[in-house]
Amino acid sequence: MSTTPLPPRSAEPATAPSGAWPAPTAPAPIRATVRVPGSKSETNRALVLAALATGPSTITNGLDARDTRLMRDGLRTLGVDVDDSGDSWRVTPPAGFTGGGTVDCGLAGTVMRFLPPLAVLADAPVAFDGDQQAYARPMGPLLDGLTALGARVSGDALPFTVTGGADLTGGLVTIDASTSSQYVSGLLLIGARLAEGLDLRHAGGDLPSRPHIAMTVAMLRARGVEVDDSETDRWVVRPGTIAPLDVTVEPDLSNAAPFLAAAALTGGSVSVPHWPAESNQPGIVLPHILQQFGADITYEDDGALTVTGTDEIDSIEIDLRDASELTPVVAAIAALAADTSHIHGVGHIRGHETDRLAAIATELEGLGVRVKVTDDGLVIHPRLLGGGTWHTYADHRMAQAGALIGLVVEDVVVDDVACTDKTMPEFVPLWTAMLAEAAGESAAEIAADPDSAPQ
Ligand SMILES: O=C(O)C1=C[C@@H](OP(=O)(O)O)[C@@H](O)[C@H](O)C1
Ligand SMILES: C=C(OP(=O)(O)O)C(=O)O
Repeated sequence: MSTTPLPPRSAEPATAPSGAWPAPTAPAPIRATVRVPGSKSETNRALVLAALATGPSTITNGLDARDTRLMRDGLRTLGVDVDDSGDSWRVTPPAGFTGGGTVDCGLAGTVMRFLPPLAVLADAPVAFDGDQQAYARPMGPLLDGLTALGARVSGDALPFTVTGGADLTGGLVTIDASTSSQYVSGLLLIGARLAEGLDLRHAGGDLPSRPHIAMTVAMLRARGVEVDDSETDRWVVRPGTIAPLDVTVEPDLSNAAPFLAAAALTGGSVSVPHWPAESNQPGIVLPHILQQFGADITYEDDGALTVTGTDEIDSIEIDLRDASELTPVVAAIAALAADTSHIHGVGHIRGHETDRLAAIATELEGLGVRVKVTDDGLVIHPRLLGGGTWHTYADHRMAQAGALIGLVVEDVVVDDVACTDKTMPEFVPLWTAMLAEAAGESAAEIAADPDSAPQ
């Protein structure tokens, strides 16, 4: 196996082609090693925590993508110095956050849920706006939480303005976080900076994406913050300082999903180097999920994970509440399985980048699959699939799902693959290089041949 390298960080960022993209079919079983860029979730937490710390921090292997660019720019609006000109980024916190500006959240959940809490600490009102599509994403419980802390908030969804104040003491805040774990993470990030700390409780339906909350807690603790999460749905953060910390971000395991799934679907073999032995990223369960679909899993001595496809794609019954961002890719594999699959626990992804349950059902049905949307998930009945346009709804993971189906179904056209820029601008170059390896060409040959490049 050869290695598909990432473009060097100092080069112009990779960009996906704009417009309709005919998803390439696999010329042979995929065999490749794919290095995936840094985790979105870890990068944006590392940036926010560095901004809240008592001194400068360095972030290595930070993800350079739209969501993290918006976070860096949002922090700059609040007066944080972010030097991202080199391979590692240097973040220097200001003496106090400066208000008066507008933060563009794009479509990034981590920006729209993590930066309003920081705005509470600013010296003047901060406005928040984003993509029009982001106006539909739920914000109410987070903004209620900020109001409970004593902030003034105009509006209950984007766009809105947050006005903090010197008299924010913190203490008990109860919210219903059943529509997003990010409200909890956002409030916890500032807990130590409140005079009385924070006693945050969740009261409502089941909480999604708990590993992402565990990630927040672990990253706070690594910076010396005391967090007690021993009681279910309650987090107590003691007041104190947040220490600066130099960190190296893990590879984004959720963005590894379509590449590993490519091995499972084509009977090939894909390795991802530096697969962590343990992680708070929900993608750590991918090997287990792909195994349920029938793939073989090997943890290599050098730290890589290898997924090898077998003769069969089995149907699965799975609760993805803890790893809901994997749903589009899991649904794409399920559409190609031998029998009916059931996905549960993901009702809240109606509020992700788009209504993902509706988007997945509509697009799979457009290719011939029968799909039932349930209260909390999907029932997927595979059929013989045909080609057609795969709409992404500006959702990077919908684009990944379309590319995956296009590997084994002729004439699938992804309407806007450029939306992969949200968390992985390298998606198309890496995908193309992976296919080039399968065809026995080197990635360099593919890049040098304009006829082979994606349209
Ligand atoms: O905190 C985070 O980094 C994230 C939390 C999850 O959000 P939800 O709890 O809204 O699903 C996840 O789906 C999203 O991709 C990233
Ligand atoms: C739900 C996702 O993103 P966001 O951080 O915008 O919520 C995702 O990346 O799948």
